[in-house]
Amino acid sequence: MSYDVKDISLAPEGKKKIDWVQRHMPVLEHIKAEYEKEKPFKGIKIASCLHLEPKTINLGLTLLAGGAEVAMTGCNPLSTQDDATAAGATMGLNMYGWREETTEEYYETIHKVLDHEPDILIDDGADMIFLVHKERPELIENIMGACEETTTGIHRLKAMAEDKALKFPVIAVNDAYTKYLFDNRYGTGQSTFDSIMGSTNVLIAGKTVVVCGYGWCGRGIAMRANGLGANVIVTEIDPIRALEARMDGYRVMKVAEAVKYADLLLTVTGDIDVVTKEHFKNMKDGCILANSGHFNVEINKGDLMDMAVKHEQLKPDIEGFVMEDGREFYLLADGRLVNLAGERGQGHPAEIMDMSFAVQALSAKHLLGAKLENKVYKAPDEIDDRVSRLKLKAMNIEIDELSPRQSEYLANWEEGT
Ligand SMILES: NC(=O)c1ccc[n+]([C@@H]2O[C@H](COP(=O)([O-])OP(=O)(O)OC[C@H]3O[C@@H](n4cnc5c(N)ncnc54)[C@H](O)[C@@H]3O)[C@@H](O)[C@H]2O)c1
Ligand SMILES: N[C@@H](CCSC[C@H]1O[C@@H](n2cnc3c(=O)[nH]cnc32)[C@H](O)[C@@H]1O)C(=O)O
Repeated sequence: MSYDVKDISLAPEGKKKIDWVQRHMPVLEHIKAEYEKEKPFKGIKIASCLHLEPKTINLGLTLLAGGAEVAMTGCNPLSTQDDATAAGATMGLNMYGWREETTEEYYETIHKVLDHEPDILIDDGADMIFLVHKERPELIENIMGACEETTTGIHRLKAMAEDKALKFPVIAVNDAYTKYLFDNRYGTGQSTFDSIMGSTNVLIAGKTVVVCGYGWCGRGIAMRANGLGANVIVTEIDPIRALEARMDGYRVMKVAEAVKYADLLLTVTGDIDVVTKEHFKNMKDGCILANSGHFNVEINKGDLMDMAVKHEQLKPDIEGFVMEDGREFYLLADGRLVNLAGERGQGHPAEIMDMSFAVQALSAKHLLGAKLENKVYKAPDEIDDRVSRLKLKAMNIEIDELSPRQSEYLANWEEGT
């Protein structure tokens, strides 16, 4: 086994965290037990580039139980939990990465997992897939395909496929219902506030929370902000989503107007320059800024730096920017996704990643036999069906089945009033 982690002596602490999340990941545990018997990945090498924390290590252990050689690295320089990687390295996983990597180190560790010459890639944000295409094209011939975890990664890969630049098939794990309806919505909703409240220790009730982007993540964040007693304002560029936000009960306006009221402003668009100089000019004094979208480009930190007469590191992940007129804004976690890169960011709850990673484990197996073109495919419906049924079973929830009469009725176009 090969590893390059911060401190291998942290393994016992990491092992306890892994044991804990395993108790809350029944679907993945079920698949792990099945893979243990079937060994579908015997002789297969899998490289992953995912947030390295206990739940992700549990995905690695599931693939390992299935007979794979597994090499793992992180998909964000700030989200790795060093005790979890140490534990993973002692449990049979090739492990590379540590918290607070430089950009150079981040790409070096991706190269290290690629040195294992993988057959299957599991990526989050598509950095590893791009690196293979740009710098390690000799590996492409051996690669059966990849699974991509997140919305922005899929947008980028679809653009690549359209340009005929994608050289192996990709399964869009994010687009499975059992992923985005739960992970992006309830996962991001909870973990974003978990991290912000943990590091700032401020009250949410009574505050005005501005949510930029009313996609699946934005909906989850707005819902939780509302539940915590905040006044929620949504900003959008899509008229349908803006209408939905309005009818869900929130105020909707341009971001240039919303910043005047924001006590806490959260971006979840996957876009660039959502909040920039023109917005900081009118922003409410004391506004806390955080991002839960893909990259640290949604809130333009460069503009904040340019405008600030004073920049102070107030806490490990809270930076203060004092404007000429005395107003001060606070940026969390360097504008990187706060639910994972924040000082207190633990990522999504285990019960949520249980489903996302079950889809990953089943999609990786799907790549084994499937004859696919170099395109982006939605995860097969059977995977969604299986994961949702296993989850309901684990939650002791039973649902009804269609009777033959009902099936016939629903399929019949002739029967009317
Ligand atoms: N933090 C996490 O753990 C986590 C989890 C899942 C997804 N993500 C990431 O979060 C981002 C959002 O994911 P999603 O699944 O909600 O995507 P989505 O496509 O469902 O939603 C994004 C929304 O942002 C809107 N938007 C785009 N540009 C905008 C702008 N300039 N101003 C206002 N609104 C704008 C779009 O119209 C869309 O409604 C992606 O980058 C995704 O990769 C993060
Ligand atoms: N490389 C990008 C990745 C985007 S992260 C967004 C993805 O993180 C995933 N995620 C959220 N919480 C966790 C977690 O606790 N463990 C592993 N992955 C997580 C989630 O499925 C989502 O699609 C970046 O760092 O900006």
